Amino acid sequence: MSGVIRIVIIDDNMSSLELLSTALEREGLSIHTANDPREGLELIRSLRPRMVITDLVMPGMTGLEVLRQVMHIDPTIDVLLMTAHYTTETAVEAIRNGAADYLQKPVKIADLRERVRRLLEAAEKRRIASSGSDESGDFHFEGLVAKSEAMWNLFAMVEKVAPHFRSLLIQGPTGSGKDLIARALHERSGLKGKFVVLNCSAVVETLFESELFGHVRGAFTGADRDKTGLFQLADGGTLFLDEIGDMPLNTQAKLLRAIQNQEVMPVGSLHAKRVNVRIVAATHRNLRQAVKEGRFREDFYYRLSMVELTLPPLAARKEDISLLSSFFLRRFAGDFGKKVEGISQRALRVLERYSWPGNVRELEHVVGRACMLTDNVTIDVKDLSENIVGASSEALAGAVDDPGASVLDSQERAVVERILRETNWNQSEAARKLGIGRDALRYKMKKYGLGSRPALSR
Ligand SMILES: Nc1ncnc2c1ncn2[C@@H]1O[C@H](COP(=O)(O)OP(=O)(O)OP(=O)(O)O)[C@@H](O)[C@H]1O
Repeated sequence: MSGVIRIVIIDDNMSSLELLSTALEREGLSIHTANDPREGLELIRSLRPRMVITDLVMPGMTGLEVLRQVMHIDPTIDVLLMTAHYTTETAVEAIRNGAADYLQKPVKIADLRERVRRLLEAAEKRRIASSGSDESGDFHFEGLVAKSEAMWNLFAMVEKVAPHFRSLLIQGPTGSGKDLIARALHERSGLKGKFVVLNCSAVVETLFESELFGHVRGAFTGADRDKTGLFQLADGGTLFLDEIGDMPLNTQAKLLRAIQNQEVMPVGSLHAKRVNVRIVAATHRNLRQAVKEGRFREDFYYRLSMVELTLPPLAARKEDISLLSSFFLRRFAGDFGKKVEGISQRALRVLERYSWPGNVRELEHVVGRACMLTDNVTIDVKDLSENIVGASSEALAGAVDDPGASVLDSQERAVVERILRETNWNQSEAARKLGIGRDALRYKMKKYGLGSRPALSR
């Protein structure tokens, strides 16, 4: 990390201030303290620290007000709140309002050090990603690789919410990495229990309840022994419900009750069992639309979407393509025992022009196939399938027709327009799906002349 990193700690309790600043003292960090929130804000304005750690309940101003003001001064500053009155709901709410973390008092020093270390590391990666520089670095996060600012913003959110949330929804197009993000949330949560997966699109409607909650022997024809449900298997851990949009409405109602009460009733049993399970749900569908059409329960949707993470389509983060291609190439070269070391610039340009409807999974397959077929050390255009090369040159031809636009611009315009259409021109939702801020979206809309929703043609 470059330069000295400044941290401001605000707490009206002097001994707590001393304890925290001593705990965090290390080379490369410069710790500043204030026992009054107003004084703390002055320090923040003049020092522009990387991180602020503040107590929640203080005379004169609450930690939430400090957070609000810091977000106004500089939203890139990480703010950690500390409170003796911790609940997961207030933690999630604070994080949604911009907090980087919400720590329970008395703060465990080892945990604090670890959280601070991780947040500083994530901030550094975001800085490199947003500068768009070629600075080499470690672009891995729990099995995912990415260089784009949108993905590093997402990883930062995973880092922040992982220790706190109870239920969470991941949205994103097929093959964009939802499964990996769900696993990352579990890994970063520090939970000791298992990560258990249920793919809702693969379950027969009548067996849903028995899969989730288990059953007792004799509960129905064919139930010849007791069966433990996935909910119980995930006790103390995470239950990942993939393709949640495919879950039948009556199962949704039962699941919602189980989540709220943290207890399950196996099919055929009269005895409820206590469980402590976090839910991560994922979908590539527009659940809000499904709610409007009566295909998804509204109360269940609101419960799940208390925290919502959205994976941007690969075509909206072209800067990840070269990194992902090298990552997959190394893996496949190892698997196939072949000496393939890189991808030519020409082939990379082809990959960057393509629209990737199947997202990262499709890129993974394309690189795998090329690696299997090539006889050279470097993958070139001839090793890519014809449909990729063809579609990519059509995109190029389209861009050449419009000499004002570069190839990447025309691709980006298409993606932004598609997402705006999918979200019914709701800018907040479109910005979230694209993984960019609303100002950045407005800038792109202006740049590409996507001023407003086109009039409906008759
Ligand atoms: N950022 C990434 N870095 C490395 N590999 C990735 C990344 N994103 C996705 N992948 C790989 O791409 C493939 C698809 O990812 P994943 O299964 O997580 O997508 P998904 O969004 O859950 O897909 P679906 O909607 O079909 O369930 C996997 O093989 C995964 O390992």
